Amino acid sequence: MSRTLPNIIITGTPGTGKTSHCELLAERTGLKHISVNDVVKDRECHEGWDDEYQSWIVDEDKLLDAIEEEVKQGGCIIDWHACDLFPKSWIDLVVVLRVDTATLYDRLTARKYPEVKLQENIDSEIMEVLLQEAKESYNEEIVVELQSVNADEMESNVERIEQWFEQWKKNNAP
Ligand SMILES: Nc1ncnc2c1ncn2[C@@H]1O[C@H](COP(=O)(O)OP(=O)(O)OP(=O)(O)O)[C@@H](O)[C@H]1O
Repeated sequence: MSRTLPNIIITGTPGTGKTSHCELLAERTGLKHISVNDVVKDRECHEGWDDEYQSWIVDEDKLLDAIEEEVKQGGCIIDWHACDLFPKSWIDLVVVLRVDTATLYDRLTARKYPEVKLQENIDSEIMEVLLQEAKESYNEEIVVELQSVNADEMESNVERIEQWFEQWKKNNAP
């Protein structure tokens, strides 16, 4: 693989802090934040709108086609609540953000999530669905689970990823 910059996935149940982490990390490293939500919407990688869930029904093939060229060049942070669709060869680090149930409940309630979506996401966090998906889809040594309950944790998570990024660049210098 000839990337000179790595690709990172930041994943986790909705509300765990993916976007907040990605924005801070992008600002500090210059890596490009790819918000899959925005790609799905702006480049119409979907099969319509799901009223019950209040979200787009994602067309994964279209989504992969839309980001492939950019991601293959390296230097991207992918922000999405799923990770198993991205080819293993694209990805160098998978960060799975985690929060406790009470915190997640408060964050999703503040966003006025529909009841069915709220409950499903809380169940998903309790069952560690995203963590399992990440471990099953990538080599376990590139999967990192990080807590994201407060600002201090976010700060130390971002610092840790920055350190990993610097080391990756040294290890992969031409
Ligand atoms: N570590 C943290 N400490 C305090 N607040 C946080 C933290 N992470 C996220 N939040 C807050 O939680 C809310 C959800 O965060 P964010 O939008 O980053 O989550 P997300 O995982 O990207 O959600 P979605 O998948 O729905 O886009 C925001 O109000 C954000 O400010």
